[in-house]
Amino acid sequence: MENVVLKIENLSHRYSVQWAIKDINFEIPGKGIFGLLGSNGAGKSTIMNIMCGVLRPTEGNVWIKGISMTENAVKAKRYIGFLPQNPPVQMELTVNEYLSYCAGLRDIPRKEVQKAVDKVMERCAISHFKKRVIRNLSGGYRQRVGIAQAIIHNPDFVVLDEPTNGLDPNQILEIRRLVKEIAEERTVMLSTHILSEVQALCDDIRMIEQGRVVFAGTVDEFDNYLAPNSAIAILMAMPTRNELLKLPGVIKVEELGGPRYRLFFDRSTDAMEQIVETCVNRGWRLTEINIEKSSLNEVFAELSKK
Ligand SMILES: Nc1ncnc2c1ncn2[C@@H]1O[C@H](COP(=O)(O)OP(=O)(O)OP(=O)(O)O)[C@@H](O)[C@H]1O
Repeated sequence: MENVVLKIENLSHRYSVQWAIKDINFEIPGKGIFGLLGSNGAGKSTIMNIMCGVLRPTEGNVWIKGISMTENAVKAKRYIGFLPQNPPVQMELTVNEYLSYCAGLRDIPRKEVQKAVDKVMERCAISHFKKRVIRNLSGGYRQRVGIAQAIIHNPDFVVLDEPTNGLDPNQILEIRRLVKEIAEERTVMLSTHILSEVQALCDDIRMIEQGRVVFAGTVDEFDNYLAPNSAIAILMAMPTRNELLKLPGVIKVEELGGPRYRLFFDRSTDAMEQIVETCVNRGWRLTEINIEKSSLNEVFAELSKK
C-alpha cells in the first residue's frame, strides 16, 4: 500500500446534523493530476481538509503512502503539501520571510532553510519578488507563494483547493502551467468547479455532488459519458420539417439553412442507424451526417442531478 499515494475509505463527515460528505472511497495509485470536480458546496473542501489532516472525519479513514492520517497525522503530513482555498499567507511578511517561516514549520533544518526557500522561489518564479511584502503582490503571485509553501518540503503529494479561483485569465493560464510543472515530479490533486480546468489539467476525475462520488474515471470517459443525442445531416432533397419529424426516434428538428438540418433523437434508442436507413430509402440524397458529442457542460449538468 506504500505505493498508493492516497487511499480514502468510507469517509463521511457532518459539521452539524446533515452529512457534508457520505461514504467516499477512492485511491490515487501514482503520479499525475487528479481532479476533484463538483459544484459549490458539493463537499470538495471538506474532503481535501480531511485528506490533509486539517479536519478530523466523523467516520472513515485516509492513508497517505500507507500511513493513517487519523492515527499518525504528523508522519502522514510529511508527505503532503496543501494549498487550502484561502491561502495561509502572512500578508505583512515578505515572500522570503514567509517561506522561511513555512520551512521552519516543516522541520527543515535551520541551515538548509535559505537554500530550500531559494529553490522553491525559483521553481514558482517568484525569486524577483523575494523582498516584496505579500500584501503588495497581485492575486496570481500571491497564489504562487501559496503553492511555494505547499511544496517547500518537497512532498510526494500536493493538494490544491481551487488553485485558480479569483484569478484573471492570464493568471489562470500561468498557474495552470505551474501546476503542470509541479506534477512532473509528484502527484497533484486539485479541486475545481470549472470544467475547462479539468480538461486542461487532469488525467483522472472524481466528481462529487451533494457529498457523494457521482463519477470516477478519465477526462475522456467523462466526455463520453452521455450518449450523443443530435446529428447534423445534409439532405440535398431538402425534405420538410414535418417529414423529418416522422423519422424513427427523431424528437426535434432544427433547419440550419439550405440542405443542413440538426436532428435530435432519443438517447435510449439506436436511432442513428434507422435515421440513415430511412433517409436513404426515401431518396433524400443524404450526403453527410455527423453525430454531435455532448459537451462537458451537459455531462456535468446531468451528473449533478444524480
Ligand atoms: N465549517 C462548516 N460548518 C458547517 N457546514 C459547513 C462547514 N464547511 C462546509 N459546510 C457545508 O458542507 C457542505 C460541503 O461544503 P464544502 O465547502 O466541502 O464544499 P465545496 O465543494 O468545497 O464547495 P465550494 O466550492 O463552494 O468551496 C456544504 O453544504 C457546506 O455548506
